[in-house]
Amino acid sequence: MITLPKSTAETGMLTNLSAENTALEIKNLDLYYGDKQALFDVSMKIPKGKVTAFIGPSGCGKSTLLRCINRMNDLVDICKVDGSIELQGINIYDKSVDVAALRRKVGMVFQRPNPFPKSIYENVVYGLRLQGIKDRRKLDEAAENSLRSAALWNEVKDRLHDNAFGLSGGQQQRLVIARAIAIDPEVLLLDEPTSALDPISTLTIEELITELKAKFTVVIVTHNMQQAARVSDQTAFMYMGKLIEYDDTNTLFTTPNKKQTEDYITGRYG
Ligand SMILES: Nc1ncnc2c1ncn2[C@@H]1O[C@H](COP(=O)(O)OP(=O)(O)OP(=O)(O)O)[C@@H](O)[C@H]1O
Repeated sequence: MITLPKSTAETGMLTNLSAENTALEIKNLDLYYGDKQALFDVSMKIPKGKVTAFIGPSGCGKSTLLRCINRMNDLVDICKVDGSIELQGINIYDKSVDVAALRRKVGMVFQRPNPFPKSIYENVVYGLRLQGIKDRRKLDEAAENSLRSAALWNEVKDRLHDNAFGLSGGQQQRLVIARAIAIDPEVLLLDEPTSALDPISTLTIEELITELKAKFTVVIVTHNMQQAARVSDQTAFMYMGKLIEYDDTNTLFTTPNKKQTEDYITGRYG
């Protein structure tokens, strides 16, 4: 368990995080969709083994920033990125970086569960099969471990070979999380992972997120401030493409440094 130095909480931007405790360092990131700038000079350090939440009003750039972390924005032709994001000391935007390898280290789960039209088992071992793993015992072990870590094993262990589409929305989302963690990433990006789910499934996923940080660094985008307060250790508040404030979740929600943050968390806008 990492204990953040007290001074980091006082700066309001967590700048004092040591290299050893930093999973990702975003430096002076600007992003443009064509002529329109969507991120402005974002710099932040994301701690290892913690849950970091991005919050802010619709269109402020939360998902855009999240998608930069595994270069999903590369898929948008008009998108251009300046600045850097370091993962394990390497700038993921460096020309030499293999994007497929990066995405194995930085897994992503989207708003709507997107299982493949395959069995539950084949969904979970999909990434391992892509890596060429054929040993049945290894695949079985990985499937069980990942489904256990995603809090789904008990519900599906007797129907692993049924089609994944037969699962409920909440179960499908946990299956997608199992698929993402089966290949043992460093970082797990969650883009509004519960916004399509009912309250009970949401609670199950929130409990799961809290457990996942024992093994992974988790970054979550959420519209829901209560959810950020419940699941995250650090929260970043964004507004109009800028990182306004980034601090321990408790501090940000109880004694924010900036008026804009205070106005947002007290519901004055957004
Ligand atoms: N593919 C794209 N092409 C052009 N503009 C885009 C694209 N994706 C996002 N944008 C614009 O970038 C800005 C930030 O969008 P983004 O989706 O990152 O915000 P957000 O904070 O995640 O919003 P929401 O909470 O509504 O999902 C918005 O003005 C949006 O219209």
